[in-house]
Amino acid sequence: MQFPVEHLYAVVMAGGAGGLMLWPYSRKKIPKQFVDVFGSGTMIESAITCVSGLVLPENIYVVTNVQGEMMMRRSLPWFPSENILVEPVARDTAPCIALATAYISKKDPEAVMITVPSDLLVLDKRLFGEILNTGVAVAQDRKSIVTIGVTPDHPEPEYGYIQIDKLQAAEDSLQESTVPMFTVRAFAEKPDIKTAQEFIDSGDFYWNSGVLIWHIDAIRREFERSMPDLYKDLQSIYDVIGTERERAVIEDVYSWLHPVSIAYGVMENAESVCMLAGKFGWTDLGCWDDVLKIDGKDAGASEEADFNMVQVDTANNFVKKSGKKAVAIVGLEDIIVIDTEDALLICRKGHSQDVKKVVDILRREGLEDYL
Ligand SMILES: Nc1nc2c(ncn2[C@@H]2O[C@H](COP(=O)(O)OP(=O)(O)O[C@H]3O[C@H](CO)[C@@H](O)[C@H](O)[C@@H]3O)[C@@H](O)[C@H]2O)c(=O)[nH]1
Repeated sequence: MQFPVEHLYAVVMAGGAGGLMLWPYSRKKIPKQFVDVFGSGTMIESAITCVSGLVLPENIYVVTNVQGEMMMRRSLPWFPSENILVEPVARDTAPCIALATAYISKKDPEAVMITVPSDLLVLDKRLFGEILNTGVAVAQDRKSIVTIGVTPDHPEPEYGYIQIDKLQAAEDSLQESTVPMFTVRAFAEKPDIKTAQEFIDSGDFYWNSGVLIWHIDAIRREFERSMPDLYKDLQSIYDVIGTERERAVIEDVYSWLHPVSIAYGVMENAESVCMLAGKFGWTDLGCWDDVLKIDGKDAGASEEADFNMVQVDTANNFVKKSGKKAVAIVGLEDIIVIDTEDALLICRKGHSQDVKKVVDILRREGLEDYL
């Protein structure tokens, strides 16, 4: 039976300060989710698009901060302002999901909620939609938490890992769906690189895409069990939604909350978690090397001029530039060049994760204008 669409909700988590590895595009004033890397829209727009085929526009929420709210209103004026939930300060993803849970459970006690990160980029939207639909059915029928796993292709210490229970895979697979489903045995958030390699070698770990699907009862149950203090705060907010005390209570609660991610706070202890898998072309665009995997228009192998960019005796370079400045590259290979009006990044391919060190140095040296 098709899940009734009026009870389906999506929450885009868009209040994180991460993403500085996409410097100089991402800045303190332009967090990653508001960066337009491909010239076809911001990441948050792409995350909203990933769910908008399934979820009614009035049921899509964005949780962000004051700066994010302003950027949403400016860059996505069509997005309903009452669906932007504003956090006074960032306290990581557990409080973000708790806040959304308070609002959505007040509006609809039968809701099933899909939470997605704002830096979600999916290449095969049709397959992703099929996986979400399956996840919604599972979350509704079994009242369990559904995660979406991605087959890892390298040991990535910046991701969470999901260990599946191979023995249960066959009996748990949904008969009516072609999407493979597994029972989750364990979660491991951001292991070191050696452990990540061991996970991959074992063959029963997937990357956590950061997408979660859960029935509102399941989220509340898990918060109450694993984060009882946050559950009480969620309840305090729930009680005042729609009253004149709403903003004051949220400010108050956030003043004492500690930052905790949903992975550490809930998922590592959660009961009854399933994982759906599929090759839907997932990336979180963590660094420029991720971008070039998708937008990898390698520039000129020998000599060429493209508008105001000239390459001589080059191969395999990735160049992104804005503005009118002419850029010339001579005799270089495997280089990433990111040119903006006030900052220029030149980096060897495969090293772009170290851009975070650049950002740290700029911060340490007080070069705030470039952050
Ligand atoms: N509203 C709000 N959103 C937040 C906050 N903190 C983070 N977010 C948003 O939540 C999403 C994920 O947060 P990150 O902090 O970027 O997490 P991560 O390090 O990328 O790790 C997560 O994603 C990986 C895949 O990209 C996962 O592999 C990993 O397990 C985890 O879920 C992003 O869209 C970010 O903007 C917050 O305090 N408030």
